[in-house]
Amino acid sequence: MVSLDHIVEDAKRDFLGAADSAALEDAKAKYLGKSGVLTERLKALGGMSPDERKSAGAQINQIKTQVEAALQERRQALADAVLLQRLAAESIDVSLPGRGQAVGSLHPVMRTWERVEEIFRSIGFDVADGPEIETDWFNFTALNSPENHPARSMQDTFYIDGKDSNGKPLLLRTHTSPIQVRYASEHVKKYAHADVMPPIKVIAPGRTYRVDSDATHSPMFHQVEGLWIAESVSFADLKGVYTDFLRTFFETNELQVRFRPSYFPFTEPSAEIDMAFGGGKLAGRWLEISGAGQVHPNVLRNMGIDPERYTGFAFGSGLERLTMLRYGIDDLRLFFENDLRFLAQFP
Ligand SMILES: CNC(=O)COc1cccc(Nc2cc(Cl)ccn2)c1
Repeated sequence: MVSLDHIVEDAKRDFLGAADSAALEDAKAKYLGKSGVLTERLKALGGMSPDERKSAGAQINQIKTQVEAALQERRQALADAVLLQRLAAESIDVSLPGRGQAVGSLHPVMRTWERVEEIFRSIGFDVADGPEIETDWFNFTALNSPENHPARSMQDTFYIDGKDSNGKPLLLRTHTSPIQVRYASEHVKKYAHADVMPPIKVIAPGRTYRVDSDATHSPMFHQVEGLWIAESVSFADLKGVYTDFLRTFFETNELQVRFRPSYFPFTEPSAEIDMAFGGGKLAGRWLEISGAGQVHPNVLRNMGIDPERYTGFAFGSGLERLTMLRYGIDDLRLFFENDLRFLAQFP
């Protein structure tokens, strides 16, 4: 049997020598475990006389209490060490300068999109949306585009697999006019019972797709079209509304606007709209910005509208074009490359 005299200091030395809680548990077992030194002593009590057992038992328990106290002390010391180590590892120096949180911002084309919506909403236009996968009817036929119109060719239009409910081809819309045809057709149905159909005043911004890709053309781009149909909406109304829109959008009244005769299947008469910054003789270069015209009677009929009673104008403009002119951007591809050096200039 190991002499009782040194058990406490042996235990203290073993506990202090335990580098972690697992080693400490091993050291504990040596003294307090089932076959530990002190457990053996307690078992030996059984073979003693009552008087011997009383004094030996008291002595052993006194030693056991000291050993357990030493064990607990070491446990706490190890736990403190672990906590200190974690605090050191996970501590954050709050005096360090902040890294800052970069915030995102709207893409410049989306800024234009929102600005155009805001301007036209302010003069009572509704804003409509519609499917990007369109039918031949809404994208071409309803817009008075003849079956053999070059815009229908695969060179210009993305056709996709599958047919619409009439077995006609499906395609990616090449402009946002189909949104307006859908909107107008629904409007006519909604007010079929009314003596006079309320005006149709709507813009249709959205993505459009054409088979084209070079420095000035992207296969996907954005357009906004406008439509105002009522009992007497004239070409003069078009000139007034569109000139005011451009001056508001570009935030200058020193903006000259001119309407050049042109041709589109869906308008008659048709016009290309040019603008020039600067007033009067200061006018700079004429820049083509949009197309427009009085809605063709066939298109009105295709919407279910009587061209003898109602007339109206329509216009269409590219949102990239408006954006490039507004911010002086000269390369269309910058809009699609997601180069943060470019995008960060539009916070
Ligand atoms: C960039 N845009 C262009 O070159 C030409 O856009 C234009 C020109 C004239 C009219 C229209 N839209 C239109 C819509 C309906 Cl529902 C009826 C008649 N016309 C779009």
